[in-house]
Amino acid sequence: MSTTAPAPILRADGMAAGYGGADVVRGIDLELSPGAAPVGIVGPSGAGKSTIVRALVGQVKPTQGRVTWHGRTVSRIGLRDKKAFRTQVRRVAQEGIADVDPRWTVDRVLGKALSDARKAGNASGSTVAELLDDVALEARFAARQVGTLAGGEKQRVALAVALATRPGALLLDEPLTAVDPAMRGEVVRRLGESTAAQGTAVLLVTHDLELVERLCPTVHVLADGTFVDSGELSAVLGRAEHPAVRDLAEAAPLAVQRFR
Ligand SMILES: Nc1ncnc2c1ncn2[C@@H]1O[C@H](COP(=O)(O)OP(=O)(O)OP(=O)(O)O)[C@@H](O)[C@H]1O
Repeated sequence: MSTTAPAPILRADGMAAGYGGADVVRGIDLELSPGAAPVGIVGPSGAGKSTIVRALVGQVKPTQGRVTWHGRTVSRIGLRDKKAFRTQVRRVAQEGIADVDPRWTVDRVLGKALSDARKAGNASGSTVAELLDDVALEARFAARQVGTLAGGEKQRVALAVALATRPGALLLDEPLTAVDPAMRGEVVRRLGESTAAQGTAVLLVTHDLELVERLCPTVHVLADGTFVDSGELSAVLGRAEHPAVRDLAEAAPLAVQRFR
């Protein structure tokens, strides 16, 4: 009996990318496939983690190699298909929902996300209440105006907006920095459940090793623009082959003690 792995939704092959003609990352190979386990990227500040995410969503054009969405080169996706790409490949960044009118209620924001998804033929079939539950926000938050939310609550609403479209790929760039550590674990647990149920491929960029340990069976360590080690977090930290991995381990001694 042979099993065929599902084709990747989003893929980087030998990708180099940067700004103003200078590459920040190079030789990046990455695959996000439906139903596959979440993948993490960790590494020092300025290593290029967000640049990889920007290249994956087409904000930064690769200078070498390719980024493809269902086999199509992302930088060449025409206007007609841009909308589908944006609903199916969702990036959630640290800023949360910075572009939303602060007077809108959470109910209105999530209701609009659900109706936009329905129009795009990509509805998650969820309700506002279910989306709130997916990010561990109580039902009473539906009535709150976005401008009155705390930073961590805004970040969770941003995640819920992304989940509304049942994305094929969810790219999380430090999505929970403002959520307190105790709650962060619960949000990640629920997020892991709902993305696994929907078959959504998840990429998590973070400095938080505990978050990676909870969500991602595979992690890439990025240093000086390339992946210097990849694998299970405990194995990567255990062998600490590269100086950047040793720095990571030193910066998070308590977490690392738990992993060893
Ligand atoms: N728009 C830009 N123009 C020029 N250089 C940029 C731009 N955005 C980022 N850079 C530079 O690219 C490098 C990588 O930045 P990037 O944000 O990808 O790093 P990162 O690993 O995500 O860092 P952090 O963990 O601090 O968020 C940095 O040296 C940064 O200064």
